[in-house]
Amino acid sequence: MTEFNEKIIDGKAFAEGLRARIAVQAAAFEAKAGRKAGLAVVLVGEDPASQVYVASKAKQTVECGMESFEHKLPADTTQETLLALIDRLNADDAVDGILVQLPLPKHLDEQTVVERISPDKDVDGLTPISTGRLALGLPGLVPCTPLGSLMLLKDRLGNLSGKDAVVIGRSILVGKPMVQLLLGENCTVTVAHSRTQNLADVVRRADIVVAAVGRPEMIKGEWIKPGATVIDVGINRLPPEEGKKKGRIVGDVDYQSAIQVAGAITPVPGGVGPMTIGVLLRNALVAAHRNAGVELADGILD
Ligand SMILES: NC(=O)C1=CN([C@@H]2O[C@H](COP(=O)(O)OP(=O)(O)OC[C@H]3O[C@@H](n4cnc5c(N)ncnc54)[C@H](OP(=O)(O)O)[C@@H]3O)[C@@H](O)[C@H]2O)C=CC1
Ligand SMILES: Nc1nc(=O)c2c([nH]1)NC[C@@H]1CN(c3ccc(C(=O)N[C@@H](CCC(=O)O)C(=O)O)cc3)C=[N+]21
Repeated sequence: MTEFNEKIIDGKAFAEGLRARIAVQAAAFEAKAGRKAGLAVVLVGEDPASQVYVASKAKQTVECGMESFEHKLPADTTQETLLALIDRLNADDAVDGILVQLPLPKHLDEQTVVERISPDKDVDGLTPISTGRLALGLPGLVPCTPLGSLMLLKDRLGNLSGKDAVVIGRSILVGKPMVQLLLGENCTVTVAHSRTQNLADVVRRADIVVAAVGRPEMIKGEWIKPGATVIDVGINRLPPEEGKKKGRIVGDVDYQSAIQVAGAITPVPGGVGPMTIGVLLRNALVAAHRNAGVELADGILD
């Protein structure tokens, strides 16, 4: 058991609350639309971490009163077969959201596959239409991990206007959309990446640090400005210790040193990860309302 510490941002608890609100709206949707909202998840290959992630998504989808469609395809699936599946899901009225688990096996072209998803069903917010709308500041489906991270930040800090934020990582899935969301909240945003020089100095300026690097415990406590809020997106599995089958999961931030200086920090596990799934269900339900022409009160799932 982790000890209670007011510095810890409990993403798991926040996500439970979000899912409870989703369940209420999902039931209301079913009553109005005469069908459940539906989420399809496509997994190509047997990456064990992804399999766990897909299984917990399916379970939580059903618990929230939505329908889950799982499509597990072998690692040697051709591009043609995968695109044909996406076409079928695009045309299926029972499916409101489509998530293709990334990364795909090397022989598949990720960009082409993602672009094939109907923007109306793009619950991951990865199509050019969704990314374009986000960049333009227009409403649309926003990638789950950055939106979940923003929800935690606003819950903890309130208004983010004028704060110095540093995002470490510039991926399409996490870093770039996170930058857009923080800009939308009027933060002063710095983006760091693998070519950034003096990363420690860049991080030290920030009131808000979002780490999405994929390097276990890389961001050290002594890099962090005292009192800063730290969002650790990283999910890294360490090699197993002696006699253990599986290694521990750690973030991109060195939690033990960072919690000494930070004002608030998300743990791994139990921080951003559960929020990603919560927002995925939220996005699926938002898409369902739009696809079925059923109204959803503004802000009710934020
Ligand atoms: N909690 C959750 O729900 C989720 C967690 N994740 C986790 O978040 C992490 C990041 O994921 P993702 O964005 O997809 O990863 P990517 O590998 O796509 O991107 C990593 C980014 O980090 C940058 N980077 C790599 N090394 C360094 C370094 N030494 N110093 C500074 N920047 C560096 C890269 O820079 P460059 O662009 O120059 O290569 C790149 O922009 C992973 O641990 C992943 O497992 C991901 C999705 C959801
Ligand atoms: N198209 C696409 N969209 C994604 O959003 C996406 C993806 N592909 N590929 C892989 C990454 C990774 N990811 C996670 C989501 C939740 C947890 C999660 O719930 N983690 C829990 C449990 C961790 C554990 O102990 O296994 C936690 O952090 O507490 C983890 C990882 C989404 N991703």
